[in-house]
Amino acid sequence: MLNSLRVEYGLKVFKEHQLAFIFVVFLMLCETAVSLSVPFFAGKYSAYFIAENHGISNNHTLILLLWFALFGVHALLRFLSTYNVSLIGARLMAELSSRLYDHIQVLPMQYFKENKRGDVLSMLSNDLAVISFFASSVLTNLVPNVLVLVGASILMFNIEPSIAILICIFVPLIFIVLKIVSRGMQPISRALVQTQADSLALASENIGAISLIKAFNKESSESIRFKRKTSELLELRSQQLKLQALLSPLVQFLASTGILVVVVASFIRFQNGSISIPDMVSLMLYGLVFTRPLGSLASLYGQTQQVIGASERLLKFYHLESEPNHSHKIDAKIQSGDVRFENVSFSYRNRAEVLKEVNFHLPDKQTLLLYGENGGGKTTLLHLLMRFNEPTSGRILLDGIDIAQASNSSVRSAIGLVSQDVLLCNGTIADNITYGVVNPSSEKMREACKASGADRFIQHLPHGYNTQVGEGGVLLSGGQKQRISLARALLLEPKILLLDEPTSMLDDFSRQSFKEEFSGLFSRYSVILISHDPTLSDVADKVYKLELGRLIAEN
Ligand SMILES: Nc1ncnc2c1ncn2[C@@H]1O[C@H](COP(=O)(O)OP(=O)(O)OP(=O)(O)O)[C@@H](O)[C@H]1O
Repeated sequence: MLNSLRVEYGLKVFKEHQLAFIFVVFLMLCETAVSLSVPFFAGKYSAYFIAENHGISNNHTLILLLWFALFGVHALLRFLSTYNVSLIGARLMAELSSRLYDHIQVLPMQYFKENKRGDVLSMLSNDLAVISFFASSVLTNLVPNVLVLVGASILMFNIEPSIAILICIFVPLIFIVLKIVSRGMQPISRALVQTQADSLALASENIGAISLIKAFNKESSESIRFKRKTSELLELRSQQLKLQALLSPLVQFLASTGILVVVVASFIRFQNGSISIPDMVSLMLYGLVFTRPLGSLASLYGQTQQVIGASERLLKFYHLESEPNHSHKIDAKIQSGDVRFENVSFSYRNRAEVLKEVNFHLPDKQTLLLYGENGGGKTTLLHLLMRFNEPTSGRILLDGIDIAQASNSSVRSAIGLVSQDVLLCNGTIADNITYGVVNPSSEKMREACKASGADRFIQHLPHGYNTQVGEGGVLLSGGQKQRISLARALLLEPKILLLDEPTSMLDDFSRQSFKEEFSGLFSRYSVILISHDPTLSDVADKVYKLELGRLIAEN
C-alpha cells in the first residue's frame, strides 16, 4: 500500500516539475556523453601516437586541444546539472513543507490532542530534509551514474564483447552485497526517524512546561531524560553510519577487482592479437569509468533506507483524514443566535459517553448558564457547537440550520469563543484582537476592547495596543488575556458568544461587577456561559446542570 502511494506521489511530483526534470536529464545525458568520449579520444590519441612516432604533430595538438575543451564542457555541464538538481530539491522541500503545513491546518482537533507536537515538527524539519536531499541525490547520482554504466558497457562491448560480459558479471554480485547490508539498515533507519521525532517532542514539551519543571525542581531529571534519548539516538546513528561506511568500500573493492579482471583480460587479448593498443587503452579507461558510479550508487542505496522511514511517516500523515469536509457544504447564512441541541450524544474515541441525549433550545439573544462538576462535559458541549468534534448522534441547529450540513467556516464565523485556556499568538495586542478580521478598523477594535474591559489596562501598557504579548501571551496576566480574548470574539460580531469560565481569572472586584459590566453583552448576543459561580444565574434566562452526561433544567 505504502509502496504504491510512494509511486503515485512520486509520479504526481514528476508531473508538476516535468520540464525541469526533462531539462536536467538532458544535461545529464550530455554530461555522460562527454564523460564517455574521454576514453574514446584517449584510444584515438594513442593510435595517432603509435602511427606518427616522430614527435608532436599538429594533429596531436588538435586532439589535445579538443580534449581540453571537452574537460571544460564537462565542468560546465556538471555545474548546470548540479545547480538545477539542487534547485529542484530546494523547490521540492518548499512545496512539501507548505503542503504538509496545509494538511496540518485541516486535521481534526482530536489529532492534536492525541499526538505530540514534536512529531509534527520533526516531519516538517527532519523528514522533509531527508526526502528532499534524497530527491536531489537520486537525480545527481542515480541518473548520470546509470547512464555511465550502460554507456560504458555498450562501448566496451563494441571493442571486445568477452571483456564487457566478464565485467557485467560483477554488477549482480555488487547488488547482492548491497541487498545484504541494507537488510540490516532498514530497521535501524526506521527506529532512527522515530527516535529523532521523539527527542524533538521531548524538547518541545520541556520548553512548554519549563515553569512546571522549575517549580518541582525537575531540571536535572529532565536533563537525564533528554540525555537518555540522545544516547539512544547516538547508538542508532553509529550503527547506521557503520553500515553506510561499509557499503562504499565493499563495492569499491569488488569494482577494483573488476578493473583488475579488465586489465588482465585486455593484456591476454592484446597478446593474442585480438585487440590493438588503442583498444586496450580505451578498455582500461572504460573499466575505470565503470567503477566510479558503482561507489556512489552504493551510498545512494544506503540513503534510500533512511528515506523509507521518513516517507512512510509522511505518507501516513498525508493520508490522515481531515476534518469532516466543509468546502462542498453550503455557506449557511446564520442570521440569529437561535441554538438548538436535539438528542445530542457524544463520546471521545475509546471513552465512555460524555454527553447523553442532550436537548435544549436557546432562543436568539438569550443567555444560558451551564454548570456541573469537573469533567462533566461542559467544554465538550461548546466544542460540538464549534464543530471541533462531531456528535455521535443527534443534531445541532443554529438559526434552524443543521450545522452538519453547513461549512465549518460559516458556523464558526457566527460564534465568538472565549475559552478557558486563552490562546494568544506571538505579536502585539492589536494583532491578537484583530486576528481573523479582514481590514479591521481601529475604532471598532477600541470599541470591542471597551466592551470587554480590556481598553483600560491596555492604555496603561508602555506601548498601548502595540505592546508585544510574547509566545502564547506569556507577557500578560490570565485576566488580561481573558479580556483580550473577549475583545477578539466581539470584534468578529458573532451571533452567539460562548464564554467558558469567563470569571475564573478575574479579580474579586471584577468578578463581582461582571454582571453589571457585561450586562450589555447579554442583551446583544445569544450567550452560553459556563461557570461554577452560581450567582451568575441572575443574568441567565436558562440554567442547566450537566450531571453524568445528562442535561438537567434548573429553572
Ligand atoms: N480530547 C479528548 N479526548 C478524550 N477525552 C477527553 C478529551 N477532552 C476531554 N475529555 C474527557 O471528556 C470529559 C469531559 O471533559 P470536558 O472538558 O468537557 O469537561 P468540563 O465539564 O468542561 O470540565 P471542567 O469543569 O473541569 O472544565 C472528561 O472526562 C475529559 O477527561
